[in-house]
Amino acid sequence: MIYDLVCYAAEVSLQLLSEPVKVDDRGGDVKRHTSADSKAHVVAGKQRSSRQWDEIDCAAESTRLKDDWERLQTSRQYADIMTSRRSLPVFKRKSEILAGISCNPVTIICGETGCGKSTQIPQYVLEKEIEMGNGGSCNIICTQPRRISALGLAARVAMERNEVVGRVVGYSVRLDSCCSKFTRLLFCTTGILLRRLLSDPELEGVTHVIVDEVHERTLESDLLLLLLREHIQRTRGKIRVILMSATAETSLFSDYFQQGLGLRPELLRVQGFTFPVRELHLDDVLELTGYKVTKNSRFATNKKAKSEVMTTSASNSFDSWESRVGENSETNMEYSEATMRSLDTVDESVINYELIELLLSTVFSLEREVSDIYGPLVAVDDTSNWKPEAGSVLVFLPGMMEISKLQARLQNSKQLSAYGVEKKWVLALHGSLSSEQQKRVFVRPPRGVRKVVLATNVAETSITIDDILYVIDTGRHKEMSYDHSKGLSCLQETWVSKASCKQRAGRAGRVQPGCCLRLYSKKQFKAFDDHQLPEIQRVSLEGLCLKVKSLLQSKVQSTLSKMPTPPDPDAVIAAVQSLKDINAFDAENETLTPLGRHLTQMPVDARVGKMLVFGCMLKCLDPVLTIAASMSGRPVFFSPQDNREEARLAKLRLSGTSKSDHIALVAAYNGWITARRDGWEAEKDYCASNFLSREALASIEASREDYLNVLRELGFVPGDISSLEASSNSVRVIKAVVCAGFYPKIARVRHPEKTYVQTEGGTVPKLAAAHEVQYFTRLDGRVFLHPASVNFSAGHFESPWLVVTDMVKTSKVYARETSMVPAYSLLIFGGSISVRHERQMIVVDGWLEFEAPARIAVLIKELRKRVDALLLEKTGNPGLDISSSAVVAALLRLLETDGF
Ligand SMILES: Nc1ncnc2c1ncn2[C@@H]1O[C@H](COP(=O)(O)OP(=O)(O)OP(=O)(O)O)[C@@H](O)[C@H]1O
Repeated sequence: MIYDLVCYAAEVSLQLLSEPVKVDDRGGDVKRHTSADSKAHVVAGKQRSSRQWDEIDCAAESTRLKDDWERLQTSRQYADIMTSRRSLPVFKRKSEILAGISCNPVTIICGETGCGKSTQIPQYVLEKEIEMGNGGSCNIICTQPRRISALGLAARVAMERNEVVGRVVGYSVRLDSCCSKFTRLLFCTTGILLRRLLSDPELEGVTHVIVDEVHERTLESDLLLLLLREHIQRTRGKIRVILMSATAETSLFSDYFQQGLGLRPELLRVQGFTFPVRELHLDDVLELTGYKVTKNSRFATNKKAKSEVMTTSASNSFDSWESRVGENSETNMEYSEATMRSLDTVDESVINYELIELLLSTVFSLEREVSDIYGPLVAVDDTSNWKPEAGSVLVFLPGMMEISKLQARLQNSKQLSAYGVEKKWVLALHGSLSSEQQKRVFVRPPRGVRKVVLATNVAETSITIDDILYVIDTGRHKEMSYDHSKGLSCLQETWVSKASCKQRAGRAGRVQPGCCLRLYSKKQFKAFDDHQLPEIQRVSLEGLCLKVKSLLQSKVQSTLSKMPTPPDPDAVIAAVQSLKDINAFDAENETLTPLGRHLTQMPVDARVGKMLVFGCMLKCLDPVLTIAASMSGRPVFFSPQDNREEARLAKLRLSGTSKSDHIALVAAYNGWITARRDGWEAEKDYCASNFLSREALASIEASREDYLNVLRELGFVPGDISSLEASSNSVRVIKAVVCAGFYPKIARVRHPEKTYVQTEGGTVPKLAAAHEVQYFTRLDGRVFLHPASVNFSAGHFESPWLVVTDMVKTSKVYARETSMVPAYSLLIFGGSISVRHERQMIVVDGWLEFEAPARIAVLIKELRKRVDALLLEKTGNPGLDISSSAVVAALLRLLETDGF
């Protein structure tokens, strides 16, 4: 059979070779991240390049800055600001801090939330330089892990200095900067400084680098530490480095610099300060709102039944609630029976939008009930004379999709209107918004308008939105993590750490007392990790290598070995090889390929990212999004002990004749979307009869949205997604795309020797039993199909190749998610091809063997060259419209008619 197929390939390839490849070149309209833009922002980060340096007269500038500063300090409008600056804990340590910085190349300042680290320490350094007459020549860079912090801090510090942003104080973030040749203190993202270090390793003109939130241990901040340590070694401490951390765990940083430089950094600790923030948990929230979760609710851990959400008006009364709930109650004794039952039943990990809506309504109405602007939830400090005009709310949600969903719900909320909230601003805050859009959250609403900010964890640290009175914390976030059992890294929604909870609550107590309403119980909170793991220990090594390469372009192994917590060198070698295998690194010189460059921008495993790119190219994006999204979530199919066989048959039914777990999943998801249109009952019945987890399907829906947004941002997806759906119903093409992403994760099927049975009609081959079929992979040798795979019970495979996307090792190696793939998937998307003339055989990567004459190998090689060139072209210019490409047309035809 393969011979016939290859002959067909010959025909197609010959056709291709005779017709030059036509690629429609209309799609040059990639709107975002143009190279001109990126260049602009890198230059912005380098606001004091030598050329610009010449443009100012340093001595005259120093004098001017000193005069301005002296004038400001005696001005009336500065008096209030000075009083509030002096009230911050860090002020008491000002002289010690400045002395430490001037005497040591590296200073570590460990200060708790709200002590004034981010706004004050950079200013102290600036003011001291100005007072010493060095204002014109100083150049302070303060890095922030997130854009919004850099924007907010620049605005606040400029305001405290009674200046506009962009003169002495500026910022520079991705695609946006506001600074000038007069800028002496620049707030920028860590990524911006890393990029500057690439083009200007000496950091010409820079006098101080302040690395804020260093405890977050992002890969970028760890890399920055490495480069700064090397800079200090090389220049013998030409610049002063100040590390600022919100946790007391500083020995790692201290040791790291001591090992590299032979001197111990100066360490200073500062107490924190926030106004009192009352912390309530789900226990209290249920009691306060009267919200009940019954066994049949969609928010119950028991997924079988229907939603029934009830509220009781009586429980909305503050008196009835307050009398039962102790402020810091540790036991459940004070809660009503209904609340206790709900706590027993609720699945706390599911985002409950109706509870959030009800909670907001309740909070706002409680304020009115007691006619106190703080409302009863906020611990009023009698000595405080600060009165907010209107308390705004900050809601922490895991991602963009959850934000959009809640935003739509609140904007059209009849409940909020019924509770008297007619006018409201419901603002989104996440990393994909432009700086302009992000900045809107700082604006105070007019009187009578309530502001609700819906944010991801970008709002967790370093920012002060000064009218926030309430924080509602879902306790969920999305983070890249490595799933050891699947060998994949993925963006996963998980619980945050206790440290994050503290930071989130702290956003309410910055300028006034506040209240944090947590949508997780006290019991759940106790189970949280203390801190999030450093990024270097959370993501796969492949992801790490890609990122290091994209940031520094240096040899990955040598860079990683010098990091604060270096990974195992052998594992790094394997990761680099694997990136070469999937064509993300160039095989010869380990540089990033265009595909690799895109993969660094995707919050997914490299293989999943590659699969998504091919999904766009081969026009089956919708199902591929579903498959990709499922890889980061909990299992969709469940198999209860009592109904195991029924569940197996249901999954088999969904897979049709595809012999593919991936196709079964796509069918399950599409069926769920359809069933949902007929209401909750239909949705519930569909999930129950197919043994599907509704939560897992909902999380796929959310992740699909995230991935689609990323692909849009990278330019792979045009405004109208329908142009990428022509092959979305082609099972073979979808499976080929999975193979393109996951090659070389392939298992070879070995059927048993053919035997024959005598029937009335003559002798016929006997069908093999499933247990007689064997499977082999290149790395693990013999592997076994997991009973959860639809292929577990298959006795015969038309194509003897399975792509495996989930492999688990227990006593044996089990392939859990598999798809039988067309031979052409391997010939086109597999590794290097060689020809065994004597045996008329094509061999891929030295082990996948296909019977075919040598000339076919030549043609396949040619076709692959075209595909590779097209991939290169497409990844180099994702907006390129390849819909009329002859290569894609030939490829699709070949894959669709693979002969089974
Ligand atoms: N935009 C602002 N409006 C009003 N007050 C502000 C603003 N920014 C900062 N402050 C005040 O300054 C205090 C210190 O803020 P700063 O950002 O310097 O703290 P921090 O020590 O860096 O804390 P964190 O690590 O939590 O960000 C805040 O708690 C708040 O009282």
